Amino acid sequence: MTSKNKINEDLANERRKCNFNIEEVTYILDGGKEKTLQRKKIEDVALNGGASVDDIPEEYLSARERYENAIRKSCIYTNIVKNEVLEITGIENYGSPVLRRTGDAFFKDISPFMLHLGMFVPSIIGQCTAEQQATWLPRALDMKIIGAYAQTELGHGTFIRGLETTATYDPETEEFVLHSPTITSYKWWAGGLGRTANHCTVVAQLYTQGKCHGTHLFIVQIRDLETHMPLPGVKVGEIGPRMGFNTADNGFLGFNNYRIPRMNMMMKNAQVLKDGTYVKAARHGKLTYGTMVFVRVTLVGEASFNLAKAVTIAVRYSAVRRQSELRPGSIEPQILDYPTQQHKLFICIATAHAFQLTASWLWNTFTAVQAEMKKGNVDTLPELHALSSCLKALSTSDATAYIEQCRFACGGHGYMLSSNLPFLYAFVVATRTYEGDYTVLLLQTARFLVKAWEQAESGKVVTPTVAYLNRHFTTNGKMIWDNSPEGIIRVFQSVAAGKISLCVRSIRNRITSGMDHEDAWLMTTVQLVNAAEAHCRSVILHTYWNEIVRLTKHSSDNVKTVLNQLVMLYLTYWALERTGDLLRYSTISENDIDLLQRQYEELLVKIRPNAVGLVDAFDIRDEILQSTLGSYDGRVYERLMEEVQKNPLNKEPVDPSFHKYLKPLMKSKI
Ligand SMILES: CCCCCCCC/C=C\CCCCCCCCCCCCC/C=C/C(=O)SCCNC(=O)CCNC(=O)[C@H](O)C(C)(C)COP(=O)(O)OP(=O)(O)OC[C@H]1O[C@@H](n2cnc3c(N)ncnc32)[C@H](O)[C@@H]1OP(=O)(O)O
Ligand SMILES: Cc1cc2nc3c(=O)[nH]c(=O)nc-3n(C[C@H](O)[C@H](O)[C@H](O)COP(=O)(O)OP(=O)(O)OC[C@H]3O[C@@H](n4cnc5c(N)ncnc54)[C@H](O)[C@@H]3O)c2cc1C
Repeated sequence: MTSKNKINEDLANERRKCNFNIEEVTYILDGGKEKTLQRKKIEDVALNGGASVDDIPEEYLSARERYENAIRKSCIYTNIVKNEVLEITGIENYGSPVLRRTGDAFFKDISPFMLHLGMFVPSIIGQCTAEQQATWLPRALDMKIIGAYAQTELGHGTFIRGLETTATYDPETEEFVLHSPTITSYKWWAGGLGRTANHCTVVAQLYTQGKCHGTHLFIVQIRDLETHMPLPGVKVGEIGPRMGFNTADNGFLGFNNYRIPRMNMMMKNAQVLKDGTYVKAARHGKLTYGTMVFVRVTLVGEASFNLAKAVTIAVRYSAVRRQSELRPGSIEPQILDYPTQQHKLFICIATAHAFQLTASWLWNTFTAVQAEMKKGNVDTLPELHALSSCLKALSTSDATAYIEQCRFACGGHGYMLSSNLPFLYAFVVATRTYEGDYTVLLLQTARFLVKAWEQAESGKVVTPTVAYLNRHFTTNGKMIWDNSPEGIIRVFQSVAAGKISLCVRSIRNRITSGMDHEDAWLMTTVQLVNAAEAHCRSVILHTYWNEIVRLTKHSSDNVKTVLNQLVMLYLTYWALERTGDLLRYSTISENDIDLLQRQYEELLVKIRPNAVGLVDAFDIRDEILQSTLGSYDGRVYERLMEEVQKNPLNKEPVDPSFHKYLKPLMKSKI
């Protein structure tokens, strides 16, 4: 519980109805009791001072005030983390998602330090040699230098090979010369770059001994550490107002023959020797893309967390809000009692669980692949790239859609910035684009799937996440429909296999009829995106189900029941969403679909009494939710009224514009 206020009676009733142990579910979602306790300890220390409270809500501030306020709060939070939190938890918790999430109590939008912590520091860890790390990492961790990640340019974001910034090695001075040869080569978008960062990771085309070796990463100082003035040869600034991310000072950056020392090239995967000789670590061509893979992996958890916030707000509000009447003269029902409202919201709870458990599983896969790569084995990297690409794409896309659904579920009040739902939406919708656009990433996964299909076709055993392709070649006809969780998952895997198979057939047919491979691929990309989406859906369904079975083995009966109801809701929801595919690739009948629909509606009824308990189990503190509609105590109307008092427009009874404009207009004659 995070509020000392009297609890709204409807919410209190909901909590009395809840029949499972909420803490047990929190432990499962956090990854164990120890982790929950650690998280709570961090939150207690970091939020003790109530530093999040702004006298004037940040949405009323001008662009400059907002930025300054965000820097002020970032410094407060950084000091708390440095001096208090890490003292208790140890430096190894520096990059923990708990710290990132606790930070949300300080910002409705985003901290200008986010990219320093989310990409600059990870790029040093992932792309620098041990010697380089010793130079840069302590300073970056201690915030002695503040960095950004400047990869995207005005002209290119997706196509990294098309970036135009050049880094040309000069053996005479043992320096790289950074240059922006065109307008389109200007770096564009990097968070924290515009006003905050004094350093950044720059991705540039490396030239040495007259030859281009493709994109590489460099650490570049862009501002003086004392005066914060841009250094000579550097042009830097803020790109302007955006849909969200308005406190992240996304920036532009150009170089005019700007020199940096040779050792500022991040040299873990390739080196330029003093004489200019290029030496490539011959392991995998795409290791310089590693920071993006890391962030894609973390974004699945981000999608879950932000959706959990949105649905916590929407479910609590729906328990407090009463509207309409079911029968003439009867008491107005809580809107949560409408099955259509449950249909909007319970899938959001289930999806947040699905993504959280998938995120943990993906993180474990990521660390296992990292460990293999340390030993020199890069064989598992393509599968990780395919998985992280499609899971990033789908989780951010679904989270975006469901956060908007949560906002719709809150009616007019959901449109208020003070509900926090518009901020959440604006923040999460960007995740569908950045770190790899949705379509582009699914097409990366599709490349992997087509290759896996060809391997399975030739009788080779393929990796576990596509093992269903081996089954595809040993079974004849449509998959037998079976309403069990395992049965539904098998059918979804058959849908994926069928769609990949169709893609392969289309590509081959097009090639047979005279197209070259590139055009045949291009013409098939609509289907390929669809196939990759189906594959990813099957991975999420499979992982969610497996993890729930594994994690609830020793749970109490009621926890087992409610978590099973949620995972069944998820499976049934997606089966109903995809009836066209199921009819095409399985033996499902119309009668089976009717049964599924009934099963889905019965699940809504079963989950209803535990809905508030389920969102309480996300255990997101009021300070982090920052919502007038979603607080633990349910004082929705009181909070909306309190917010009105903070509105600067209400400071004076008559606005000066009345005398300046309105009155003259009213007095003027037609
Ligand atoms: C003490 C102080 C304390 C402070 C306290 C504060 C507390 C805070 C605490 C903690 C903080 C923690 C922070 C956590 C943060 C979590 C949130 C993070 C938010 C971050 C916000 C990010 C904002 C946005 C950033 C960005 O967007 S950066 C730019 C990203 N850009 C992209 O993603 C570009 C997308 N494009 C591509 O990835 C590629 O160009 C491509 C589309 C993949 C194509 O590349 P190309 O080279 O052309 O390859 P292809 O020819 O298509 O393929 C060739 C081949 O390569 C394979 N491939 C491709 N990519 C990869 C890869 N990455 N890995 C492996 N393999 C790859 C591909 O599959 C092909 O293989 P085959 O030939 O075999 O098929
Ligand atoms: C809020 C925000 C923060 C960001 N922060 C950073 C940052 O810190 N550092 C940084 O370097 N960058 C950052 N970016 C940039 C981001 O990484 C790029 O915007 C993103 O990778 C998409 O690239 P693009 O803008 O070039 O889109 P484009 O590639 O131009 O995409 C436009 C459209 O074309 C389609 N398309 C493009 N290529 C293909 C293809 N091959 N096949 C099919 N369709 C295609 C896309 O699907 C999309 O529909 C940020 C962006 C945003 C919005």
